[in-house]
Amino acid sequence: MSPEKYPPTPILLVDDEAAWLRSLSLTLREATGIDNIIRCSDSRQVMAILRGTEVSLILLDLTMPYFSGTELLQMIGQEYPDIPVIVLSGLNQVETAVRCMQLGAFDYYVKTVEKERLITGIQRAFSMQEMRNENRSLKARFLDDHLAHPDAFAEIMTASKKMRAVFQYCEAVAQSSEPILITGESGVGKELIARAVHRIRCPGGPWVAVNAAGLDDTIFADTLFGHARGAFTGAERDRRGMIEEAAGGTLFLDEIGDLSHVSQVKLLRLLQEGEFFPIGSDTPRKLRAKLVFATNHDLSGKSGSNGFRKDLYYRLNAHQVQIPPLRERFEDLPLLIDHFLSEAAEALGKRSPTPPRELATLLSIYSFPGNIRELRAMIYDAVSRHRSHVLSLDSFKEKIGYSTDLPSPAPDTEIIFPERLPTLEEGRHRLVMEAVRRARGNQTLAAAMLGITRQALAKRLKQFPDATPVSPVRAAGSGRERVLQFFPAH
Ligand SMILES: Nc1ncnc2c1ncn2[C@@H]1O[C@H](COP(=O)(O)OP(=O)(O)OP(=O)(O)O)[C@@H](O)[C@H]1O
Repeated sequence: MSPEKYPPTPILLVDDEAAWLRSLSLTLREATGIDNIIRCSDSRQVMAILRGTEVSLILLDLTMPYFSGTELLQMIGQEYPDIPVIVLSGLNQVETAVRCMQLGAFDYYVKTVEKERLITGIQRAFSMQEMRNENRSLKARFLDDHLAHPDAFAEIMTASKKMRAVFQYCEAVAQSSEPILITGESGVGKELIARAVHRIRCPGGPWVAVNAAGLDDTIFADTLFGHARGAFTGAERDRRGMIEEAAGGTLFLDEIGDLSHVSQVKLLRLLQEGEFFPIGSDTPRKLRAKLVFATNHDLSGKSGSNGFRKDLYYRLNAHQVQIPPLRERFEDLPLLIDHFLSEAAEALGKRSPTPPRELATLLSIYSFPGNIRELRAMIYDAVSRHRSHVLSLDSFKEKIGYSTDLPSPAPDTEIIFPERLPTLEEGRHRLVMEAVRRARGNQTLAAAMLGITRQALAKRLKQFPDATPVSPVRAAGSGRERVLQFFPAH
């Protein structure tokens, strides 16, 4: 596959001196890898070019025959106000610079400026442009609640509004040249989201995934950057690193929070310079892959002497996609249960069993520290054990530590009472309502939690037709530890 051009939308250089245009193109190519350039030495052509081609940035000379730079700046500002224009002038005059900025120029440089400053200005214009596009795209998506690439998310089962917002954000940032950082607890589906971003951004390109956990510095560098023949004992031939393997596609770097300091520095350099050296080679290679990172650590919290470098964190964090844990989107349970039941039945060569009606409700009292991966494993286990037509709840109850033999809180469970103790009747009322709330209205399950029959629960509920708000219950740590609070009703 031919390497993609950078930036994907060309930049337009306008100057009446063809020699200057050539030398500027060369500088840009060498210093930044920008090779998607349109050169224009006739100021009369500029508006026609803009009508026919989308451009990401214009570098504009001021003194030209036919139309001057300031005239063009006004015309561009009127017709294409979103395209940033950087003025490059031979004149070092404050008034001219001020006039250009008033006319909407993004920046102003004299032609003798050091190339580093010009390049920083260009990069700022790109970032600004990306932010604008992202903003616009997010607004449009949130307003019409529409997904432009629903197929990209096909393998992710969800009915959750929070996940829908995650999908929309992914669509908005997928085309950005900045890296994407996906965060969330272990097993929430970070890799699935990374693949979806890849399908949106470079569907035909390679997908290369590297798990950074446990890689020492040398193996990390060798894996990512590759090596030249003779770089170390045993390096008998050149070997391309994963960054090159992913050119034109996506490099997914998982467990990024586990990187050592030395590896973090190498990664930072790659992000800052957009190029790297294979071990033992002094020829730089361009980074031509989209970078997507994932971690289940809070990298901002890890920043500091023993944790994650702040500068790297800010580079990675340009677009952060935070995936909510399963316990914050239990509305996904029915879909996920069905999905994994069919998947498990197929993998194990069995008929897909019917899930009991109470399964989703039962599971929604558990906090799922291992998230969807844990749910998947539970269902695989239950399917492998099951014999009859309807799946038994027993293996699930065992896994989540739910037992009808122990309906009351464990002896070490702390119960916080208000200053005025609830009466026995009030306390009973609260417990009943809390069980119904946790069981999401499923009376069989609520009755089992309370250690009474369904009929007894129904009778009690009839006594409390005007249900008062249920007492808040904090789940602490795993699904089993709980702190019950009896607050006054009002
Ligand atoms: N919404 C979903 N629909 C279907 N399967 C899912 C969903 N979310 C996660 N899974 C499945 O759950 C498992 C864990 O997902 P994944 O590996 O993407 O999680 P992760 O967040 O990257 O985990 P880790 O942090 O441990 O690397 C995989 O088998 C994945 O296919």
